[in-house]
Amino acid sequence: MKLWGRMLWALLSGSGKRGGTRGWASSSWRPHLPLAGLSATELVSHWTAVFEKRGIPEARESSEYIVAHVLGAKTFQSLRPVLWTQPLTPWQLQCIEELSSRRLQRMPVQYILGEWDFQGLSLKMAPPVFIPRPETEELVEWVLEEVTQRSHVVGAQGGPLILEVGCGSGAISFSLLSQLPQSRVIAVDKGEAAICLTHENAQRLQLQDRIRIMPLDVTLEGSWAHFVPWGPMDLIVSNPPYVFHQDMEQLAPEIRSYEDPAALDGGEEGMDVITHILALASWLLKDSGSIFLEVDPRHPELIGSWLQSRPDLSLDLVAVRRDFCGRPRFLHIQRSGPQHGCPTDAWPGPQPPRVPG
Ligand SMILES: C[S@@+](CC[C@H](N)C(=O)[O-])C[C@H]1O[C@@H](n2cnc3c(N)ncnc32)[C@H](O)[C@@H]1O
Repeated sequence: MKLWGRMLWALLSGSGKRGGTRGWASSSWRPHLPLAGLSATELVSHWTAVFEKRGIPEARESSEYIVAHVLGAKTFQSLRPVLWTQPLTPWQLQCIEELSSRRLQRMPVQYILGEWDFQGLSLKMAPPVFIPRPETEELVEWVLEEVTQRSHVVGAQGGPLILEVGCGSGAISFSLLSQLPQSRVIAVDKGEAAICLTHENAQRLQLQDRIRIMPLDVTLEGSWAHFVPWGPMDLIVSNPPYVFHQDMEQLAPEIRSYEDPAALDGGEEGMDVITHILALASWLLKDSGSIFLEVDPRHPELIGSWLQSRPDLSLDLVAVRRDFCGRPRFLHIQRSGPQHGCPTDAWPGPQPPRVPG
């Protein structure tokens, strides 16, 4: 899983890009070779060669995942060895061909398989909802470390009350819920498909009792009012849209053709949604509460300066972490000082500070 995930980061960084997307989206593949009688291993080799010839990134991993999926396993290596050499049935061959033709149209494997693992949880995946990336697992691990180390990050009911902004498939929220049994999560997203998928994944993982899923655009004026019934939050976590608008064109075809641009495009400096999250956080977080954000490597500096220009928010950038590629990608921001004139027992206080449009 890790390898494929790393590939996705490469895709997000633009490597593997070959021109525009039009040709892929409309192309279809019909094999001319008789495939009857081939084994799983031979099928993997066949489709790997086809993918390589057509310039599909991670050709072998793609074909292994597809063949394994049709044979009922998550990875090719986890297939029972007897299945590696046994001839496939015509139905299996047809399924593999159908799924492989989608890969030839540059559909990400996660959408082709319809599910993907994140932090050991199997989540349903469906376009155009953002596919969780492996670096986001590092963000989750950092949050878990902080909660475990700082015993004061505990809500009234014995576990932290967490807000996730931009939940997508719910990957971050469900990882936290499953590893922090006392926690409760409010998950918001402005995308209807994301909200539906988070609901489906909540049922799939049987975590629906500790999560409240709300459709919400946090950039809209008055969005803070939706949180009034909940009281101050212990933590806010988000993997927001943070791609600089001018970088959107350079994203790999897999991303550009299938994932919701609203999940990625953060505006001119990738900060459009981030600044609203920070303004909201200043109002929603309890004293010493934390925000954990995944960002672009240019953001630690930009966000640090932005926070200094907004002392009214009482937020400090307290730590920056690097991802597995060594890039500064995760931020821990903490609320200093009391909430905006609103002690906990009188919450909510005045309206949150505004972000200039
Ligand atoms: C990069 S994706 C992250 C999804 C998920 N948290 C993950 O890590 O896999 C960003 C998510 O933020 C949502 N989003 C974008 N703008 C938003 C806004 N203004 N308010 C709420 N959600 C927003 C998108 O719909 C998308 O699901």
